[in-house]
Amino acid sequence: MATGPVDPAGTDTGEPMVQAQRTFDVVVLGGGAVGENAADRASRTGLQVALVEGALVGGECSYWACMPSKALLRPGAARDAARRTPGVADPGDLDVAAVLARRDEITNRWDDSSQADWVASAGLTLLRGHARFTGPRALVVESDEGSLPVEARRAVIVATGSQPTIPPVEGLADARPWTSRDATSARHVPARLVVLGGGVVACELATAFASLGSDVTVLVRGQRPLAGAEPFAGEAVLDSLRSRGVRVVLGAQTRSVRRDDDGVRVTLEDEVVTADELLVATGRHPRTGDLGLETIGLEPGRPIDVDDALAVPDVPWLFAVGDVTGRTGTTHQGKYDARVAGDVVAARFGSDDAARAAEAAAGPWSRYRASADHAAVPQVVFTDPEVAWVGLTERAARDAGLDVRVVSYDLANLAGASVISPDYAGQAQLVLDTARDDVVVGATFVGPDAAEMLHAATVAVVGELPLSRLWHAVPSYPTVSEVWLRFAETAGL
Ligand SMILES: Cc1cc2nc3c(=O)[nH]c(=O)nc-3n(C[C@H](O)[C@H](O)[C@H](O)COP(=O)(O)OP(=O)(O)OC[C@H]3O[C@@H](n4cnc5c(N)ncnc54)[C@H](O)[C@@H]3O)c2cc1C
Ligand SMILES: NC(=O)c1ccc[n+]([C@@H]2O[C@H](COP(=O)([O-])OP(=O)(O)OC[C@H]3O[C@@H](n4cnc5c(N)ncnc54)[C@H](O)[C@@H]3O)[C@@H](O)[C@H]2O)c1
Repeated sequence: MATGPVDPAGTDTGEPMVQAQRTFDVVVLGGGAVGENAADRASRTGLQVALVEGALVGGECSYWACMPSKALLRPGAARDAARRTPGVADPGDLDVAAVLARRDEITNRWDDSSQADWVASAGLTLLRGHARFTGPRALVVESDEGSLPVEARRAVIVATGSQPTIPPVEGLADARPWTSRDATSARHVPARLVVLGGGVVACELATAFASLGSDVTVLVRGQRPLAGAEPFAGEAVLDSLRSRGVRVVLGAQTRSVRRDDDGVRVTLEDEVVTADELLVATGRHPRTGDLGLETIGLEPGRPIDVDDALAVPDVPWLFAVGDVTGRTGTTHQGKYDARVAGDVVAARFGSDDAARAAEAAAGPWSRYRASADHAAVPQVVFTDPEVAWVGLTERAARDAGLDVRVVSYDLANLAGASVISPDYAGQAQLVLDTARDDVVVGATFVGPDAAEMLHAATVAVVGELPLSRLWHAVPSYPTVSEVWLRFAETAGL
C-alpha cells in the first residue's frame, strides 16, 4: 500500500503533500484484469513490481462490464431455455429485485478488498491513486494521501483500459445518458430504454433489459447489428431481439437528444423516440488522455501502439496491454497479451539468464509473442441466441487475399440439438483456406450456449488444422459438437 504522507516542512498548507519517492523494478499502471495479470507474471523472476490503481482493483470487467452484464443476462437466458424445454413449467417473469441482488453479489458490491488481498498475496505492491508520467520511467501517483513520486528502475507496463465514446450528437452529453457503467450498475429497470449503437454492448444490454421488463428501442446506424460478425449472426440477433418485443430501428440517424420532464427525447430523421433512459453504446476509446504521455513523447488520447511482445517501438522500457492498446477489446485477449508482456518483462529485466536468452530468440507463437491477436481472437456475444466467433469472417478472409470456401450447417438438424429442444435454432459456419488443404481460419456459431462450443474452433484455428485432420476428432453423440462431423461431411469428406 502507499506509504503515509510526508510533510517535510511540518506545516499543513492545505496543498496535497509530497510523499517520499518509492522505487520499484516495474510499475504497472492500471489494476484491471489485464494489469493484474501482467504484474503477476512480471514478478516471477524476482523483480519488484508495483500495481497502481485509481479506482477498483479488478477494473471494468469485474465491476461494470463482463461480470455484472452476464449476471443481468443469465436469468433471462435460463428462463428462455426452460420455456424451450417441453415438460418444464414456465418460470414466468423474472424477479427483478433478485436479479439485481445477484448482480450485486457477483460484483462483490463494488468492494475490491478480496482483489487487493490477492495482489498482496502475489507479492505485488498496490499503490492507490491516479498515475501520470512525469518523464521516462518517472511517475507521480495522486491520491487523497497526497502526491507520491514513483520511479520504475526497469520497465513500465500501461494497462489503463478504455472509456465509453460519446458521439458528438447535439444535446446528447447534456441529456445525462447512461453509459454501460450506469446500465450494469443500475438500481432500477427503466420502463422505457433507448439504446444508441448496434455493437456488442448494445445487443447484450438490450437483451438483458428487455428480459427484465423494459420496453427497449435499439437505434442501429447500419443495416444489421453486430456488423463485425458474419451477416447471418447479426440477422439472427436482429430477429431474436424483435421476437422478444425489442424495437430495432435500422439505418438510424440520430439528429439530436433532449431530456425533459417526460424523459429523454431522441430525434431521428423521421421520428422522435422517447424513453426514460438513453444508453450510449457506441464504442470505447483508450484511456490515455490524462496519463502525462506528452512527457515521454507519446500523444495523449491515442491508443498505445505495441509490437507482438507488447513493447512500444523505440522505447525499450515501455509496454502496454489490454484495451489501452486498441489491439484487444476483451478481457480474455487482454489477459493473453498480459501474460506475454509480463513474461517478456520478467525475461528481459529479471535475473533468469535462460529466460533472457529464450526471449531474445523468440519468434511467433512462442510464449513471448502475442501471435494469436492476428489470427485467432475469440469473441462471444451473450445474446439469445448466443453468437461466438474466432479468426476471420468470410469477408475478412477474402479481403486479406485468402482463397477460401465456406461450409455452413443448420444446427437444428443435429440429434444433440433435438434433445435440447424441439425448437432449437442455430447455425454454424467454417471458413477454410483452400490453398492450405482446407485449414480452418475462421468459425462462427449462433445458437443456445454457442459460447461453450467456440473453444474447439479456437484450437483448430490456432493449430492451423485442416479439415482432413479434424475428421479424426470424433465428437460425442448426441451433442451439438457433432457439427464438426457434419462440417467435414458437408465439405465432401
Ligand atoms: C458492458 C461491457 C461488457 C463486457 N463484457 C465482456 C465479456 O463478457 N467478456 C470479455 O472478455 N470482455 C467484455 N468486455 C470488455 C472488457 O471489459 C475489457 O476488454 C476489459 O475490461 C479490459 O481490461 P483492461 O484491464 O485493459 O481495462 P480496465 O478493465 O478498464 O482496467 C483499467 C484499470 O486502470 C485504472 N486506471 C486507468 N487510468 C489510471 C491511472 N491513470 N492511474 C491509475 N489507474 C488507472 C482504471 O481505474 C481501471 O481499473 C465488456 C465491456 C463492456 C463495456
Ligand atoms: N461479450 C463480450 O466480450 C463483450 C461485451 C460487451 C463489450 N465488449 C467489448 O467492449 C467494447 C465496446 O463495445 P461496444 O458495443 O460499445 O462497441 P462496438 O465497437 O462493438 O460497437 C459500437 C456500435 O456503435 C455504433 N456507433 C458508433 N458510433 C455511432 C454513432 N455516432 N451513432 C450511432 N451508432 C454509432 C457502431 O456502428 C457499432 O454498432 C468492444 O471492444 C467489445 O468487444 C465485449
